[in-house]
Amino acid sequence: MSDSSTDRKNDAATQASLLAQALPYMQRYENKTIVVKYGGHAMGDTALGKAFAQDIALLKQSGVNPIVVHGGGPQIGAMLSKMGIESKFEGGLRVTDQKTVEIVEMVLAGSINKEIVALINAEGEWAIGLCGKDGNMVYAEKANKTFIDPDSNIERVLDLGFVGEPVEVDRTLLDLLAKSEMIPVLAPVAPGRDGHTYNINADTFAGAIAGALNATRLLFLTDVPGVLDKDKNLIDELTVAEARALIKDGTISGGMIPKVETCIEALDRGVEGVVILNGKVPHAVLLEIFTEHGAGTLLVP
Ligand SMILES: Nc1ncnc2c1ncn2[C@@H]1O[C@H](COP(=O)(O)OP(=O)(O)O)[C@@H](O)[C@H]1O
Ligand SMILES: CC(=O)N[C@@H](CCC(=O)OP(=O)(O)O)C(=O)O
Repeated sequence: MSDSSTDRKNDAATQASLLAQALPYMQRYENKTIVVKYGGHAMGDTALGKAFAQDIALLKQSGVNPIVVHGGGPQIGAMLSKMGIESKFEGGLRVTDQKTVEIVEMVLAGSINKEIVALINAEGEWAIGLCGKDGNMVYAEKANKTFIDPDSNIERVLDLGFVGEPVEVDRTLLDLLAKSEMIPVLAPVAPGRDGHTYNINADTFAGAIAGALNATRLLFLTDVPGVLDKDKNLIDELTVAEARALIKDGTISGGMIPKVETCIEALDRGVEGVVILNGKVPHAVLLEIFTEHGAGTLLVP
């Protein structure tokens, strides 16, 4: 037998073994809800986008109920800068005035949402793009974040404008979709009972959806391998107490703060597995859900 024919046989054996390995995971997650948060930093590469859409399609075909919640922070930033508006963040959240919230809604619920829907549909599925406004799915209230003023050591309230926190999640529409062929793709924009539109951090939105649906897994796809320590090494497993300490000492900063805070809340609400992983690895979702080769940082109580 030639070397190349032996190689092909070995490759096929490896692939068959991987497929066989997936079976118990497929059985474990049948009819279970898996919320996948697709971060703006993980988007943008055509091949990676296609691999992501294939993973979501395969989950649905395997009897899982996947729900995609997407971000788009860098894409909002690019649009704001085109319009001459500077992006400002406090504690990982975008300070959002009236003009900004209009652009946020346009970019998130408009272009990005439909791009992801189109990618999944190109894989032969039935994705449907929605935001918190659809079907009374999510209502928000103005976020009420506080910080310790380093000068006076007094706790102060941060006014982030039209940044919202999800306070009501109605699962009626998502339950209907779970029983159908449809895959929901959700943009983190929601109305308030006060009639305003609110910009919600996509991690926070994903956590609220996962909590309301009693999701089995919540995955955060970002642009780093997971939570990194001070020396930039990956932390495989992080307890809630350790995570809080890393936020306090500044090791976890910026956009990683709402991610980790959402993980902590999701664990509190009973979501079983909460993982932050690198969305720049092709098929990161399939590897995490259907194989032993899960990577990233697992948050544990
Ligand atoms: N300790 C940390 N470990 C990993 N990433 C961190 C840490 N602290 C801050 N970050 C930053 O958080 C970013 C991920 O959050 P974010 O920019 O909001 O991404 P996404 O768009 O995927 O939600 C990383 O790219 C990194 O710059
Ligand atoms: C309040 C707030 O910060 N909202 C975010 C919403 C998008 C988001 O969260 O996108 P990523 O997941 O790509 O970071 C923003 O305006 O950037």
